[in-house]
Formats: sequence, C-alpha cells, structure tokens
Amino acid sequence: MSTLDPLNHADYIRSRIRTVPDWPQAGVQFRDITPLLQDPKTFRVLVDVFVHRYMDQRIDLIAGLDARGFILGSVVAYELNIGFVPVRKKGKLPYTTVAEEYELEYGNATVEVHTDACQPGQRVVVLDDLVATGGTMMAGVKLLSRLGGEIVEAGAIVDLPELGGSQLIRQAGIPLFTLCDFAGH
Ligand SMILES: O=P(O)(O)OC[C@H]1O[C@H](OP(=O)(O)OP(=O)(O)O)[C@H](O)[C@@H]1O
Ligand SMILES: Nc1ncnc2[nH]cnc12
Repeated sequence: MSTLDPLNHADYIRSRIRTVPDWPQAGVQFRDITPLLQDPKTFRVLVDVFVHRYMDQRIDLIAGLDARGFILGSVVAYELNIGFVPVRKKGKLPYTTVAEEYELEYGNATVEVHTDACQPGQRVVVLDDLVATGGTMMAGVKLLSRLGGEIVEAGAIVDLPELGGSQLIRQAGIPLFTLCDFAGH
C-alpha cells in the first residue's frame, strides 16, 4: 500500500506553525501549532500523515500527552479505530495512577496515567505536538512501559533538535517520528 510521504508535507506543515518569540518567558521561541488545527485542510493533512503511518502496524493504543498531545492523539486513535489514553499532568486523574517526574524547557512537572490504562503486551504509540528537551515524551514512554505496554514509536509534529530531546529519546532506544523540525531557526 502507498503511504503519505511525510517529507512532502514537512515544509507545508512547518510553514503553518506560528513562532511567538519570548513566550512564555524571555528567550523561548514558542512554536504554536494552533494554526494547523484551525485550517481544516491543514488539520486533515496533519492527521492523515499519522494515520497512514500507523494503520498497518497493528497498534492497540494511542497515548497522548497533556494537553496538546490530546488533540492529535485522540483524532488519530479515532481514525485507527483504537483506544486513546490520556497521560495527564499531576492531580487530574481520579483513579489509581502511576507517576513520572520530568524537567521542561521552562520548569518541572509530573505526569500520571491510570494503572489500568494499558494491558501488558499492548502495542502503543505515544503522541505529542512537540519534542523539546524530550522530558515529557520520555515520561509518557516510561509510564506506558511500566504498565507493560510495548512502545512501537513515539511521535510528534515538531522536533526542536537543538534542545536535545529527539537525540535523547533515540539514544534510549525508542523509535521517534517527527513530521518537521526547526533546526537552525
Ligand atoms: O520536550 P519537552 O521539553 O518536555 O517539552 C515538550 C512539551 O512541552 C509542551 O507542553 P507543556 O508542558 O507546555 O504543556 P501544554 O501542552 O499543556 O501546553 C509540549 O506540548 C510538550 O508536551
Ligand atoms: N519552544 C516551544 N514551543 C512550543 N512548545 C514547547 N514546549 C517546550 N518548548 C516549547
């Protein structure tokens, strides 16, 4: 089966991401994905790249990272006809949880997932909008692994390679797919 070629979409998607300088603090170039969602054609291309990538890979579960990972992750899971698991920031989930602490480009955080969110051996893709230091993605991967999930891949729309996260994730042995990057921008 032919698949959508992410290389053909990378420039298009990158060109529609808005950069907001010095937000949420001085020195941060914030890569805002909301324009991708707002335009229906762009949103469809974005979702389709991920759906085509995973539709033949016998994925059981998409785990999405709070909060922007919920937007992409839930739609991709719906289109693949598989379940979606929210990996939430601390204190938001009502049932028993497992937790991982991590560091961000601008702060610290803890994420949690329900203890029954994944069954041992389920094939999981962890999705988010962006990889910066990789702390959030690694925390999500660790949580699903702790529940016995087999991490098929971590995926995100944007890689900020200068922050080192994508390298860290790959060095940890986790396959990582990102649709576009902002290397040298
Ligand atoms: O690779 P890292 O350095 O961990 O950074 C990437 C994470 O940071 C952002 O989320 P943020 O924590 O700002 O939360 P939000 O999605 O609720 O805005 C982004 O959506 C990723 O989840
Ligand atoms: N530069 C950035 N832009 C958007 N989201 C981020 N999360 C961490 N760093 C970010």
